[in-house]
Amino acid sequence: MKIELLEELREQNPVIFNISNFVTVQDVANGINAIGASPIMSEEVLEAEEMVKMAGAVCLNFGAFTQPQINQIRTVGKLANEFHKPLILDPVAVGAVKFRQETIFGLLSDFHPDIIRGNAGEIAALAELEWNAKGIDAGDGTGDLTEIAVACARKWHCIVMLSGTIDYVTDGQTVVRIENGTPLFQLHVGSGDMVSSIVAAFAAVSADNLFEAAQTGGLVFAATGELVANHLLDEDADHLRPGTFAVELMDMLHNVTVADVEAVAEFD
Ligand SMILES: Nc1ncnc2c1ncn2[C@@H]1O[C@H](COP(=O)(O)OP(=O)(O)OP(=O)(O)O)[C@@H](O)[C@H]1O
Ligand SMILES: Cc1ncsc1CCO
Ligand SMILES: [Mg+2]
Repeated sequence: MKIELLEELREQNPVIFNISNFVTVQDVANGINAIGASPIMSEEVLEAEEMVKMAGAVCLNFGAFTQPQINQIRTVGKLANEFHKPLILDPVAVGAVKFRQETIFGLLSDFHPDIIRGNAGEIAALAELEWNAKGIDAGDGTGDLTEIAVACARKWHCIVMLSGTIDYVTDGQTVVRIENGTPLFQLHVGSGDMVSSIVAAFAAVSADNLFEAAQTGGLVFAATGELVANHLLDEDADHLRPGTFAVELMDMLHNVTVADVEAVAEFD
């Protein structure tokens, strides 16, 4: 794990091109900005090539796409591959909605993601393993999460980050488990979208080692949330404050240091 990538990211300030969703677009843009990269969003296929060329990495989020947008998403994915820009995929609710499943499986034959980041329900669906996904949430199942993450990575020949209480990051061979985080993340819709785009920001400054980028991005985000939660629970242990958490998460993404992350990091 190379936590110093955080300093590299802030020094380079890479442009991260996102196809985002209308629910969480502002959190995603501000999260990327706060940590030290530079977000740009677009829904227009005619500017796709310019966007991809200027970007250090591309993040495709499937939170709320429409039929006309599929062509743009396909074009962006293919361009990212063509120009060798790290491509991160967030397959929101792919396990819960048939239309998404059909669309995303179709798109995966047109371009190749370098990193897929999703919750258990989403990663199990892409691995074609049994799981009861629930809307945008992970849902429940009895499968082994390590095996599900590894199966997905092997099926799509990419790095997978299966997020949740523990994040499982794998290249299909090695599995790194990140134990940081806080249940408060689940009270803020868009935590998943944010971590996917922040992993993209780390990928932009670690293009030669995307496995490391996914691990570090996952750890920095989870540890930052944990630091905020510790501070909020110190103030008032009896009340969870998701609104305050979201605001302070943004502040902490901007101010967190390598040493802060190292002090709480728990992974193996
Ligand atoms: N119970 C938990 N304890 C600790 N950390 C958690 C917990 N649940 C989620 N996280 C963290 O929250 C972040 C988002 O992961 P999550 O699995 O909730 O994504 P998601 O389901 O796609 O979210 P969203 O609904 O926002 O799209 C990750 O950094 C993950 O480590
Ligand atoms: C709530 C919701 N619906 C579609 S996308 C989204 C945000 C989580 O990705
Ligand atoms: Mg999600």
